Amino acid sequence: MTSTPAARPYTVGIVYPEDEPTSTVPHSVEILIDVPDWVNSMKELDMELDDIGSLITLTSAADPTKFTLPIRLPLRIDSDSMTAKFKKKKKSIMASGRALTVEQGQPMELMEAVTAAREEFLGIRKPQEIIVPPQEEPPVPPPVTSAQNPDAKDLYAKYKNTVCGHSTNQLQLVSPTALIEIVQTCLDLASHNPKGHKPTTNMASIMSSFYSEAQSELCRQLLVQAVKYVQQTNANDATSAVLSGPVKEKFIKLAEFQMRKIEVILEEKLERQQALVKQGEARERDVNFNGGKHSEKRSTHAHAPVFDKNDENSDPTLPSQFISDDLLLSGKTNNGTLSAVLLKSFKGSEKRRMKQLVVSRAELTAAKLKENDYAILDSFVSPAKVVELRSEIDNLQPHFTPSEIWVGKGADVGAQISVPDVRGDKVLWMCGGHAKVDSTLFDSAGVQPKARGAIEPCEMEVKVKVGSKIDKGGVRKINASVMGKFGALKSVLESIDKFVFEELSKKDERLSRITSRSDAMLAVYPGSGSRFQKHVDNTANDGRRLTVLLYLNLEGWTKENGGFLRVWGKDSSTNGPRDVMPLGGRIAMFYSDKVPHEVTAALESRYAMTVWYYDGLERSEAVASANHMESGDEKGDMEAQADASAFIKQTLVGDGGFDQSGESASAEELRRIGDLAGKLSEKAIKIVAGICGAPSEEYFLEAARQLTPDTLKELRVGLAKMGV
Ligand SMILES: O=C(O)CCC(=O)C(=O)O
Ligand SMILES: [Fe+2]
Repeated sequence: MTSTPAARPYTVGIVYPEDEPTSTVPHSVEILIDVPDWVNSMKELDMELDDIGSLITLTSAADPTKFTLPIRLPLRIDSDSMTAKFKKKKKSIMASGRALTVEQGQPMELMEAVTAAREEFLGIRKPQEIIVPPQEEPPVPPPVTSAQNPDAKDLYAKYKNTVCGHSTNQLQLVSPTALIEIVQTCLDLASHNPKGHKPTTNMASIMSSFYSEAQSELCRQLLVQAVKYVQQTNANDATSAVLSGPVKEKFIKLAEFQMRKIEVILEEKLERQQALVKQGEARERDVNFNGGKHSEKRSTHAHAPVFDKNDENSDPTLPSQFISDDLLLSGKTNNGTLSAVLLKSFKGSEKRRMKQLVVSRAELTAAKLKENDYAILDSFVSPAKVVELRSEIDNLQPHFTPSEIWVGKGADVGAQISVPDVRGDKVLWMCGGHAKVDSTLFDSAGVQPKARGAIEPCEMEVKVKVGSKIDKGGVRKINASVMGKFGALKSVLESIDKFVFEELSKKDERLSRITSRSDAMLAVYPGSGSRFQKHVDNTANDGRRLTVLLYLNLEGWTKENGGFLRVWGKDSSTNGPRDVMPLGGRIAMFYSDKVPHEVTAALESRYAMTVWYYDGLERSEAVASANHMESGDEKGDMEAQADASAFIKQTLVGDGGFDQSGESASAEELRRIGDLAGKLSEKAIKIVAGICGAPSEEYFLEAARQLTPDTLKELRVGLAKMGV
């Protein structure tokens, strides 16, 4: 056998999808091998290919938690030497699917190359977060005129190219200061009417959608000026041609909406400040369950709510007061369910009729939301669609995992653990199907599906488990047809997105800055009394503004099955909370940052899909602050939280094989707990001590070292009271 050459021409590199220049998610790795340069015999090539095959198997299949991604291996082989055997071998070794793409890189040894690509991949696979630099607001500049500001034209031209013509949602990503400049310049140019610079429809919507919290007064003034300017324009004058008739009306409507929006935002800011003061006081008073930005740091699937343990209404035995018929809206139409109508394209007069129908249902929904902070919309999808959705979810069943909540004293002292008594559902996140590209930036702890618009489980491990096969070459391959296409989920999500983005967000000021949505959370409460205690979804300004739930229970759900959504809307101060049955096809929606709700004990398996819609500004700020926290010292905090969670899980709530009652804890067991506590970092000790209610870190450590069966029992009883 001839010896193989020292340096083999392997080329490995990474390329990001071309159509998404901002994406940091690569989609495949290619390893290119210039075969004819160094392969001297068929046998040698065979051996080489086998080596590569085993390497890929090793890295991809043997340890799925490390590197589960299949690698594409296009072998660059001269067509002359491409014998049938080569072709067969090549076919058997090629695995398609998501991994990393390649560009020409420096030649390196295959092992090194794969390792480097793998490391890069693992690094990149961390939850994606966009970096929005903290925006410093300069002092309010006095309005300028084009005479004073000779750069106004340039500025307009610059922004015209970057901003105009895009959806106004993108404006959320432009700094408020820049937006103010745009509006000022546009107004200025418009009022001077220089040739070729007129406020177009796009400019009209820009003017009416911009906002800067720090400069809200200036925004309001500019809007007033803009409305005045538009009102003065005359249909006969050339400048106003673009602003005549319906465009003019639309602009005025939008601007007025925006002015109202600014008022709402200012009111909310005030409310938030007051709530923060209250929260601070409450934190002083007692140990509490708390939501925080911590889940944000680990995964953008933020879902750690605040619990109010002292609230009497959280009593699961509270008698049901069902939602009255006048609060229920219907999604049924002569042309099928609202979901179907939203997705179908109609023609001519029918198109207008259907549009009107959708608009009027959206108006009713928005009115209920405004009135009570929640709205219930029945038959959004048909019973047949529910059956279809359930069958798509069926083969994912084994991969649902117990949900976790944030437990602790406050946003800084606590840990994320599963506490079935507080929250008993199991969840599975589905990525993809986003109508808006920025959703993929804002969300997804996992990797978005390769095909645009497709839906897949977010976790690579789940994808591998439900959708992969080992092919003849020993390569694990994710196969969409094995995994299922999730077509019903995709279409239903699309219709909900349409309803929220295109209709509701235009009819309710509190939803007007909705720019993206979370991935979809599938949840099952497995019966036997599982529930989710009273909570508010977004208490940490994580950006979630609207919670939309679609219930996926088959026909025949009865009151006896329990599992009601109990909502405390605005009307609850007089009527108490309302109970909503989780009927298949029904949608329940409420403001994520306002409405306390719970799931009462479910005695049968209870299914739902939840999506959260983000307020663009609040979400950008949350993501920016999560990124900020990720760095330096804060990274240590995350590790400490993970260690603290692990310690509590292992020793106190029973994942570590310890006797849970504490009654019969052996000396050996007590010593092990003491040892484990002793190994915790200072930060982790602080967290655990906080959760256990120890007066100080030293006290906790000392107590842990001198644990007796009685003190251990006491500790566990204490934690049990907190629901742990
Ligand atoms: O399933 C429901 O009705 C509500 C679930 C819930 O509150 C949540 O997941 O935050
Ligand atoms: Fe919730």
